[in-house]
Amino acid sequence: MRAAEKAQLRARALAARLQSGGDQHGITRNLADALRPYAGQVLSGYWPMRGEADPLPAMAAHSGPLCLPVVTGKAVPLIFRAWDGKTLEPGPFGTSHPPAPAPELSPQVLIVPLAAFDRAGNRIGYGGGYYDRTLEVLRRDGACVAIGLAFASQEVPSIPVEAFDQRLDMIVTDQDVIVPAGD
Ligand SMILES: Nc1nc2c(c(=O)[nH]1)N(C=O)[C@@H](CNc1ccc(C(=O)N[C@@H](CCC(=O)O)C(=O)O)cc1)CN2
Ligand SMILES: Nc1ncnc2c1ncn2[C@@H]1O[C@H](COP(=O)(O)OP(=O)(O)OP(=O)(O)O)[C@@H](O)[C@H]1O
Repeated sequence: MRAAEKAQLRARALAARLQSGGDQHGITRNLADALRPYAGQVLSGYWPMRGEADPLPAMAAHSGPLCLPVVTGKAVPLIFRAWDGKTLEPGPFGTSHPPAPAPELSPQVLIVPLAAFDRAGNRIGYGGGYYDRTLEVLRRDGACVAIGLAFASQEVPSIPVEAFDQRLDMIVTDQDVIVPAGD
């Protein structure tokens, strides 16, 4: 069963990430390079937790509006609030997000946190399906670019794909920028 296989991959990848991490300078350098062509566009990032690769320095170097994801409930797409680079309040599952007065934005470029990924652009997150639901809606409404961010150590040979899975357009690691071959 794919969900069980994914759960096992997720648990292993999260444990490995906490244990070994990676080269944060490489993350910042490669992510800043990957974002350069998108100067001026609305960029969503994330507030890192649990040993995730840290997108904040590269976000700070982006010349354009920034936003962060907000979890507003179970099994619903994320919303995104404009972020001034400072103001945060605690959200569910250990997340942090901009408080309500910040306007809602629709990101054109998303930095997507990963538990594990493969070279074809398939990903596993924490299992809430939040980014799958969110990318489905954003892609239905128009073009957006999903950039997965992870340490190279989070790569696995192959992730089982389910019907609702949304693929990444690019994966940035501390070692590499990976552009999956289209199909
Ligand atoms: N830094 C960061 N922010 C993010 C995400 C992320 O992966 N990383 N998200 C990416 O989607 C969204 C938050 N989604 C999350 C969904 C579940 C869990 C989580 O801890 N789940 C529990 C199980 C919870 C349950 O089912 O009761 C767990 O993994 O132990 C965390 C974040 C939005 N913000
Ligand atoms: N577009 C969707 N519509 C309805 N349900 C969905 C959709 N996308 C994902 N789901 C549900 O979300 C659950 C989690 O999916 P999955 O294991 O792929 O999560 P994940 O990709 O690790 O999580 P995340 O996207 O939050 O990082 C699945 O049980 C699936 O049924």
